Amino acid sequence: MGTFRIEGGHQLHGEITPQGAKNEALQILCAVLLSGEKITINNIPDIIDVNKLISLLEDLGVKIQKKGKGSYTFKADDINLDYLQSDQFKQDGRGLRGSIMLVGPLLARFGKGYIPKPGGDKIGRRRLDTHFEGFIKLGAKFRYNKEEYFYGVEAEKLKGTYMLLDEASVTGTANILMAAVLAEGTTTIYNAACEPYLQQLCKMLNRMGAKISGIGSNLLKVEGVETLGGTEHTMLPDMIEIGSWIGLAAMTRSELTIKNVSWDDLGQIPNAFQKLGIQVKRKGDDIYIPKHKNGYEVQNYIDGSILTIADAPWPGLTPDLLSILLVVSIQAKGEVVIHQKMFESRLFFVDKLIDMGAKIILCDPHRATVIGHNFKSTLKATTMVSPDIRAGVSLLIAALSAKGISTIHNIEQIDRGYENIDERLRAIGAAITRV
Ligand SMILES: CC(=O)N[C@H]1[C@@H](OP(=O)(O)OP(=O)(O)OC[C@H]2O[C@@H](n3ccc(=O)[nH]c3=O)[C@H](O)[C@@H]2O)O[C@H](CO)[C@@H](O)[C@@H]1O
Ligand SMILES: C=C(OP(=O)(O)O)C(=O)O
Repeated sequence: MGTFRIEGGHQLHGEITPQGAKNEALQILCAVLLSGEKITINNIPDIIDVNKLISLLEDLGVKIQKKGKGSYTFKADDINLDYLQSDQFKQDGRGLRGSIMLVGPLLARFGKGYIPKPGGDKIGRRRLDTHFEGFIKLGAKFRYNKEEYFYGVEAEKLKGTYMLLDEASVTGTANILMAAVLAEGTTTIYNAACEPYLQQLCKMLNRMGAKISGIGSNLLKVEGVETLGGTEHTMLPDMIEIGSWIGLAAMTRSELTIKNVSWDDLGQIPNAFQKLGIQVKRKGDDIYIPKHKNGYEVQNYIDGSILTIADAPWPGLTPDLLSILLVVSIQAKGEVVIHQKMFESRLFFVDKLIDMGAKIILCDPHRATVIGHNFKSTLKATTMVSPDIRAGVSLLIAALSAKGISTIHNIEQIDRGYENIDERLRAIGAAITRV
């Protein structure tokens, strides 16, 4: 179990460039299985989850060549389907959430897709019904081995159909879409997730020869094609990292420029921080956060009622930033309710923040009320364990703003989504070491 040692209280300054997007990379990498031709992918983040998926692809027989930092070519022209039944796959496949998206492409191209119950953050129930209901609608037979938690779908030929997803699942939509592109006839997916990463996947698939329309909406139409070809694709910057750096700058009262953020793909993110009174300024395609010398003040609603920050499927606010928005609220002037609607176990980390001196009431597993300190009181350093990726970074931000030396254990949780975070934070003046 790795540990960070953090000396809080230093102001940060300078520029930070976001890595390629983790959750986009997980979709895009699975899509390489849809073609036997060469696919080049750029801006792949060097993080645990993505590297695990790349090694799963390699074990499946995909030929992979590294071209440079974050750039690889993939060629899936000789896939070893026996690997899917191996004990090694049953072990390695559960190492991350994104591996679930291997199923759709495998089913579409080879007629069978298997996966052990995937891993990822333990942040509440993470069911897979939407994925498998979609495959069944396309004509696949579904099996589930309860003892081994092993899922399987098989079909000789998938057939396009209309489907209304029971929820706008992100990985579910990507998975079903990747199956539908090679199905016979037209598939309509309503209540599809439509976030920028999915839009990126759609655009990549169209470049490979797929016929997807409705991109960016929750109604996708897919005309099936026989085969797909090669392409080149570049990942967007990671919007959750961008949000993390906005929170970090505000909480440590630092002046920071976040480079090349792809503003137009950030949706509600700048607005959510602005509602807390944080100045998020657009400079070309960068975000500039000035030093908040006089703090930041929560904006109430027009009727004067207390601000609620809640998640919702895109174009709503991503649930992955609520932990960070909660931490930043600790030093705001005013009160705010953080409502995590999607996941039921993502707010329990607030007990650590309370230990550090934050004024937070956990109302129930989904809602926390934060009463801001307005920098009149500084958090105290402590020892903590990172429970999930975003809570981990939120605790890291709290530690960087606190007085004294904190330690965070189980930092593998942070490393699975943030590339080389300690070195990048040291470059902007943070006192953080990996021990
Ligand atoms: C690898 C990856 O891409 N992971 C992301 C993906 O996970 P993932 O695709 O696994 O998450 P889903 O979108 O399937 O669902 C997330 C959770 O929200 C619930 N739900 C979902 C949709 C909805 O309309 N209403 C609702 O309540 C689901 O029951 C589930 O509990 O999307 C999540 C939601 O943005 C993000 O937190 C994860 O970081
Ligand atoms: C929940 C997350 O990731 P995963 O779906 O991979 O667990 C996340 O990125 O915040």
